[in-house]
Amino acid sequence: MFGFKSFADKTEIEFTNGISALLGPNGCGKSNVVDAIKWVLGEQATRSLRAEKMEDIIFNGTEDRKALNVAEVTLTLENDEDLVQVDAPELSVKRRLFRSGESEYYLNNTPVKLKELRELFLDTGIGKSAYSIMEQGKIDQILSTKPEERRYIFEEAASITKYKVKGQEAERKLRRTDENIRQVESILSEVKRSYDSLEKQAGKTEQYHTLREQRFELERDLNLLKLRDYFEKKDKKTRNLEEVGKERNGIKTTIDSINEHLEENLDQVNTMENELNDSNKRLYGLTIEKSNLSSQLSMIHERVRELEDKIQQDKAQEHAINEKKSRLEKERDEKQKQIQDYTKRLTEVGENIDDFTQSIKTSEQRVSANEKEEKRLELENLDYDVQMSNLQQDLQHLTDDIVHELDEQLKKTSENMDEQKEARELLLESVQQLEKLISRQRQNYDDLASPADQGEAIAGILTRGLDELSEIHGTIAESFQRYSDAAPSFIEDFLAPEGIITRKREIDSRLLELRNNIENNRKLITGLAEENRSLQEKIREYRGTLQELLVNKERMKGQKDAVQSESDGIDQQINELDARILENRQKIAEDEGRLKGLEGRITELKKDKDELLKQESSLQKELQNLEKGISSRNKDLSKKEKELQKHMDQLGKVQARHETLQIELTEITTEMKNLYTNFRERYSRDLSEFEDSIYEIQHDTKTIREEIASVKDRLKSLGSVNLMAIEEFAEVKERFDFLNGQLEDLETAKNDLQEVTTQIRDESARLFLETYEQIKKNFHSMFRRLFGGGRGELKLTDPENVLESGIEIFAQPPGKKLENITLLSGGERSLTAVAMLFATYMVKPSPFCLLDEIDAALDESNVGRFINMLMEFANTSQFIVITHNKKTVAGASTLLGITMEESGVSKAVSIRLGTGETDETVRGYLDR
Ligand SMILES: Nc1ncnc2c1ncn2[C@@H]1O[C@H](COP(=O)(O)OP(=O)(O)OP(=O)(O)O)[C@@H](O)[C@H]1O
Repeated sequence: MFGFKSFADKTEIEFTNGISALLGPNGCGKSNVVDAIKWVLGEQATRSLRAEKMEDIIFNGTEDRKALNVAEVTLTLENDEDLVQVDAPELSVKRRLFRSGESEYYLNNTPVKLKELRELFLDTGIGKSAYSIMEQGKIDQILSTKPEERRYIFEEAASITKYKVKGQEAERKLRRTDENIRQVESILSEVKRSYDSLEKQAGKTEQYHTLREQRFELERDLNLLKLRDYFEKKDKKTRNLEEVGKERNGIKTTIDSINEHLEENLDQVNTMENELNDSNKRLYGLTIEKSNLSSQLSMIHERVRELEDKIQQDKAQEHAINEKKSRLEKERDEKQKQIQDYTKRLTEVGENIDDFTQSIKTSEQRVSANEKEEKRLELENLDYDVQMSNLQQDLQHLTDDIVHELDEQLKKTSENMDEQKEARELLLESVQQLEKLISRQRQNYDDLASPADQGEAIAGILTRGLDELSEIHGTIAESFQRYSDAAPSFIEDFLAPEGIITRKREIDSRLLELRNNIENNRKLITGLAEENRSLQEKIREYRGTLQELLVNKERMKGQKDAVQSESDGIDQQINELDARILENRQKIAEDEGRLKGLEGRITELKKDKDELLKQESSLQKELQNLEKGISSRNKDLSKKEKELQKHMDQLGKVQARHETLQIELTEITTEMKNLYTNFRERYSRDLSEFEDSIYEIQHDTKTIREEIASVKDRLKSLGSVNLMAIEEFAEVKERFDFLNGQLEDLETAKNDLQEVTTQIRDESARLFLETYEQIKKNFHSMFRRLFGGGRGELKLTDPENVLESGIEIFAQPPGKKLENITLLSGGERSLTAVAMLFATYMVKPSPFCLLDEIDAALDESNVGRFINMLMEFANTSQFIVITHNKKTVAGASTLLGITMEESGVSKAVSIRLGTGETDETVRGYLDR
């Protein structure tokens, strides 16, 4: 197994002979082994495999393992006793299923179909529905309330499953054959209808074809008779034509000889006539040339006259022109004088204009200079205004400052008065002290007798006096400082050159100066404006005069130009007259040249004319000679022509006869051709095919026509004919014959099948009865052995109809009434089923048998009996028992443990019983 249900890994289990017990805890995968065997043998019912859909049998993973995509089970069986009819010692059946749904079966590694596999195991006791696999569910099936459902065990044991399958197949075939026969019969009856109708139509069509053939032959003969007629006519005409041809050739020969003679003479006459023609042409040419010369001469004379007239006219014209020219020259001189006058006047006016223009320009320059000066003065005044307003502002500030300073100084001065007073008093006091000191010092000095004797005392007095003096001096200096500090000095400050009052005075004088400036400027501006006004007035006047002068000048210019253009016009006319005089003179010279040329030409032409006159007289002589020769030859020719005409008339008649005959022959040929063509078109055959029999036709045209009419009547009386009827009938007939053949084959097959079915049924019934009787006997004894007494009975529900009859089981455990199995206990039911199983085994043991927990419901003593029985059969069959019962396990020769060491994944462990050690292992295992 690989990937089958919980057997994720590849697992191989070898079942030894005798009884093998499959052990293991709940859910470890024991029943999966049974499922695997059922599955590999072709089980299709997912319910029976305990799955919802077939895919569920593939290992679908655990917490630690991924699901697999394929499940595979191989069952290997010995084939020693020719279990199945395969020439091999071993039989290996393999089934594989992919998650995608693909399924494969192999027999000894060769792909096989499921049907082949099933057929192989029929009647071997192995198979999905046989008795080799006994599960709890199967027991229920054996003991089911429906007696018909148990039949399969008996049939398998009686080896009639195969027959049954064959019988079923034969019956299926029979039903199919019946169905086919019915279908063929219905088609046949339909085909028969068209068969009959087409058969009739085909007869009529054949008759139609015969008549058409007859008509064709008659019409063909009619055509052949016509053809014969044409052939005869054609021969006759051909002969006539030959004769007329000969006659025509004779006449033609005579005509040819006359023609030859005529041609010779005619050639001579022609040559002479040609010569005559040439001479005539030349003469004619000379006449034309002569007349040309005459007309040329008269034309030249005419031209000479014309030229002489023209020269005369031109000369007269020149004289007139010269007169007109001298008139014009006079007129032009007058105009020139006028022009000079105008030029002089124009120069004077121009000078006036220049003077005025200059005056206007000078005045304008002066006006603009004045305006500029006005502007400058105004700007200067503006600047003065600005300066004034700034100074007035400064003056305002200064006045404010003076008032403020004065306030301050006055305030300070009042404070200093006390200080001053104090300082003056101190000063007075010091002065008084000084006065005192001076008087004391004077006293001291007066008091001294001799200053030389009292030097030291004087020095002392002097020193002391000096000290007092310096002390008083310090006091006076200090007092004076205090006094002078307290004295008001701001007036001086105000009046100092950099003082505030000085500055005010400066501003005032500056303001006055500015005002004067502005006033002066204003006066100047007024003067300038006044001057400009008088200048403008003058300019206006100048301009008026200038305008007039300009107009005058223009008018004068116009007049001068007019006179000039008149004078130019006269010049132009004089020039033109000069040109005309020149042109006239040229013309006269040219005409005179031409006149000379023409006179030369007249001399030449007169010479040519004389030459022509000479040629003309010699040609006229030549012509007279030729005309004489021609008239003598022409007389001979007309005689011969008359002779020729006679023969030509004869030839015409013979030729006409010849042509008529040819036309007649062509007509006959055309008609024959038409006859062939019409025949081909009408009958699609060639009339020439039948020409060989043209002289074998016995009947005349009239008889043939009558026969054709009668055939036509008969064709008409046939009415409408299905032309395809013969082919259609052949087709239908083929189909009809084929279907008839098939029907016969089907009926033979049906008979054969019926016979086979009867044989199978008979044979099956015989075999079934035989086996049934044996199993019935065995069941009774097995029942007694398993139950330790009692009675077990089997009964056919319909003994008359053995092959459909159900089988009823009656069981009477020891000491109980014979009763229907539905009333038995679970254990009793298991035992009864086991009895049935063994009863069957006695008749036909299957090579192996799987028993899945069928001992579950049995008590200790019954398990014992069950085991004993199993051991008995273990010689003939291999038993694999799934059980939880220790007694059953003890009866087995091999123990097969299924574990789930890895959760969710089953694993097989095999333990063969025999040595004590192994027993220990088993015991340990069982204890676990
Ligand atoms: N497709 C599958 N993939 C993996 N595990 C599966 C699959 N199908 C069934 N199983 C597992 O197989 C186990 C059932 O095994 P089985 O019925 O053979 O047990 P058992 O040994 O006969 O148990 P018990 O003694 O109870 O009858 C369940 O645990 C189930 O999950």
